[in-house]
Amino acid sequence: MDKVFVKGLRVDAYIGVYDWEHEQTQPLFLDLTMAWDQTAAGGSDALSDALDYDTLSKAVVALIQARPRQLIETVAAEVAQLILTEFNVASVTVRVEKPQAVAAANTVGVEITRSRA
Ligand SMILES: Nc1nc2c(c(=O)[nH]1)N=C([C@H](O)[C@@H](O)CO)CN2
Repeated sequence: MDKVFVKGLRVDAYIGVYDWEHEQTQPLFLDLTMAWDQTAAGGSDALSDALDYDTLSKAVVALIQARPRQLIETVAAEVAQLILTEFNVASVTVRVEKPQAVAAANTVGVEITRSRA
């Protein structure tokens, strides 16, 4: 299956379980990979046939910044659900990295793959 992807999408968010994390934003970095048949867009050269990664990225940022969350698992699950339902995508992989979470690590994170029922 063809894919559309967004890599390293930065979202400054209130995210975490500890009190200090509720008082300041931290950066999250998202990689999004969507199954999307490119046949129509590749033939028509029309954005209306493509999965618009710009609109999708803005919707993901707005969702994450709409309210604080404790776990990056929740972010991943809600982002996957948004992409499946609002963008007519059959399958999506969402990776969420929280690089400031563990001082001794370059980054930590979660990755999930979800498909429309
Ligand atoms: N699996 C997870 N473990 C932890 C999370 C998380 O979101 N998922 N969050 C924290 C804290 O918020 C941490 O990031 C603060 O440094 C701890 N473990």
